[in-house]
Formats: sequence, structure tokens, C-alpha cells
Amino acid sequence: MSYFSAHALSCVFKQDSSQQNGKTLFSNLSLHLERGEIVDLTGPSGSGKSHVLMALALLDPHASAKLTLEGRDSSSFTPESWRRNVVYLPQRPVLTSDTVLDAVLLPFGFSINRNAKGLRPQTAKPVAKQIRNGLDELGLDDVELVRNPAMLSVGQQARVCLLRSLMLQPKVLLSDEVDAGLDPDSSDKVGAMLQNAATHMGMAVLRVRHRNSDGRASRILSLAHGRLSRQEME
Ligand SMILES: Nc1ncnc2c1ncn2[C@@H]1O[C@H](COP(=O)(O)OP(=O)(O)OP(=O)(O)O)[C@@H](O)[C@H]1O
Repeated sequence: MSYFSAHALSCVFKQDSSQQNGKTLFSNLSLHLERGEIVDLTGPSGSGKSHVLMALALLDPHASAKLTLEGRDSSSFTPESWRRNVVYLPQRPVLTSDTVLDAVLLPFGFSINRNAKGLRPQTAKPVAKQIRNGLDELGLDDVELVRNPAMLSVGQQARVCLLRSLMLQPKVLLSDEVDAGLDPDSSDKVGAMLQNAATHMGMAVLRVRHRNSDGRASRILSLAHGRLSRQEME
């Protein structure tokens, strides 16, 4: 039994209200991820990689699939609890909070800014320290916790979003080109942090990447013309 599996993974854009004559982006794909495994997903632009990831997180209304996590069918989860376990990290960073700190804490439903209500100071300090350390590890040591995320570059925002996703400690992380616009050193830091999460937390990571292999993935899958195939490792 695989840690995470997808069968009959399909994405069809319906053209009319009768739900007939749709455009099929992909159909009947299968994939699996083992605990603590990093797998890369490559393929031409527009081949549907993002839609695969969104389908796995039950975020794509055009997609259908039979999904299991640790042997449990996705239908036995609420969509919310599935998405707490299977987190999609989108290609375009979305940070709406006023500070980097609040942006990272947003999914936890609390704030430790000046008007903090929900978190006791003895909890707030270690969490802020953990976020600080995470940002430093990702090469964001010059980004203050009080900085407005809108003032960050896209590559910086992407790494803040990555840290936020990792702090949720999902069982599966679906990472959509998080290192796309980064220099090689920053990209390596992102890879190292994902590897750390896989090794020490057992997180299964599926990464959409256009870069050359960084040696961290155990398998590389390629999506092209609606088909998923395993690529030879270099
Ligand atoms: N409503 C729609 N109707 C028909 N086709 C659509 C629709 N929405 C998206 N598509 C198609 O889906 C594809 C985009 O898929 P996706 O964004 O998953 O690709 P990708 O492989 O992640 O691309 P990239 O590498 O450029 O990010 C495109 O081919 C686009 O034409």
C-alpha cells in the first residue's frame, strides 16, 4: 500500500452545460508517493502539471480522481481536512497579511502582532523564533518579520509561502515551481528545506520543476500530451 496514491486522475474542461464535448487535459493517470519521498514532475508548459497538483489537493473543479492517503480514501475526509494533510503550494505566491509574521501564521488562525489576542506571549516568542530561523534557512535573513509582504520580490514571497506550508506539517506537499525565479543558491536552500521535511517529518513531496535535477528526487515523472511517464534519472 502506498502512502499516497492517485488513480483515474482526469481533468476535462466541459464546453457546455450538457457537460459533453469537453477538452481533456489528461485522463486516467496514476501516481503514488511514498512516505518521506521527493518526486519531481516535469513536462512542457501548459501540459497540465499545475492541474495535476490541484486535482490531488481536491482544488480543481474540472478534475476527478480516486485518491488515498495512508490507505484512507479521500471521500472519508472532509475537503478541509484533506487539504490540511495534502497541501498545495501554488505557483503564484498569495500573501494578504500586513506583515510576514502574520502571513506565515494566517492558517493557524492567530496573530502575534501588536494587537495579539489569540496567542499567549510564552507561545508567541518561540513561534516567532521558529519562523525567523526558517526564513534564515531559506536565505531570507534580510526579511524582517514586520515587513509588509507586498514589499518583497516574487521569489522572496514564494519562500515565505513555502515556510507557511511547511509549518502546517502536511503529510503531502504539492509544490508548484516554488524555486522558479530563484538564483541557484536560493533554489538549493529551498531544496534542502524540502529534503529536511521529507527526511525528518516523513513528508511526501511532489515538486513541479523546470530546473535540472538537484539529486533530491527519487523519481522524475514527465507529463506530456496527457500522459505521465517515468523519466530516466541522469
Ligand atoms: N477552462 C479551460 N478550458 C480549456 N483548457 C484550459 C482551461 N483552463 C486551462 N486550460 C488548459 O490547461 C493547460 C494549463 O495547465 P497547467 O497550468 O496545469 O499547465 P502547466 O504544465 O502547469 O504549465 P506551466 O509549466 O506553464 O505552469 C493549458 O493547456 C490550458 O490551455
